[in-house]
Amino acid sequence: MNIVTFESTEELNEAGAGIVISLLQTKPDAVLGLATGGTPVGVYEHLVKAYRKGRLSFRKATSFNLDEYVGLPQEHPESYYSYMKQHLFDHVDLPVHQAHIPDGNAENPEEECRRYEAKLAEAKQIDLQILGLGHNGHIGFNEPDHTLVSGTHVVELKEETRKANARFFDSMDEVPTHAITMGVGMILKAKTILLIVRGEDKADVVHRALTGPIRTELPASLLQTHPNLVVMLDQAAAKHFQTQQA
Ligand SMILES: O=P(O)(O)OC[C@H]1O[C@](O)(CO)[C@@H](O)[C@@H]1O
Repeated sequence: MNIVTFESTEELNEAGAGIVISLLQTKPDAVLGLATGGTPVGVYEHLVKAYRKGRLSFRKATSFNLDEYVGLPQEHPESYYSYMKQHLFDHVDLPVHQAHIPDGNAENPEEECRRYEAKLAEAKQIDLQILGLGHNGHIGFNEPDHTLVSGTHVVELKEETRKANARFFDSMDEVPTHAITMGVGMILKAKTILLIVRGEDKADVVHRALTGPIRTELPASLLQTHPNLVVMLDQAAAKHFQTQQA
């Protein structure tokens, strides 16, 4: 595990984007695992800037998003479909049919999970999985539980996750109760995982996840088993670590 701390969010975002840029420069047809939420927004901003400068192309790449809310219309500004268009897809040359997001409005969500899983199986392995971290230790929407699911599945969101994400909605009632998420199996199968964590409010959970016991009640702790995990923290999130400074 390689943990790096950054003095500023700007440097962290630039370094995060740098990993994607290097990958696409050396492997233009790479498979990217993409995350949403507040954490990776700045990384996507840097990627768009780099794309505009001609430093990278997504033309041959494929992407898979980690998750999507169930029942939130695609055109809702807080759907992860809208998020990805707003922050990345509308600004780069990734062909639409090469960008995959679970369909949270599928008539049969269970069937949609199987369809998504089949698409992931076709791609075989994600080259670089970008991950944020939930306050309760979730990765994707794999919530703390007695057991975790390996494949893509429908999950009931924990109250604390809905509360945390309510900041993006007008009211708590609008926050969906369920989501479709990639399972921990595919996440852990990625060649490289880039975990990005910012803010003092996540200092404790990221420290427990990466140094404490591996428990399904703290899904991010499973990342300790990954052979190629890069962790990027800002100083606030790194509070409990003694880390290598970027
Ligand atoms: O980056 P945020 O907004 O704190 O969210 C944490 C994580 O929870 C999710 O919203 C759920 O997948 C992720 O997108 C994100 O990585």
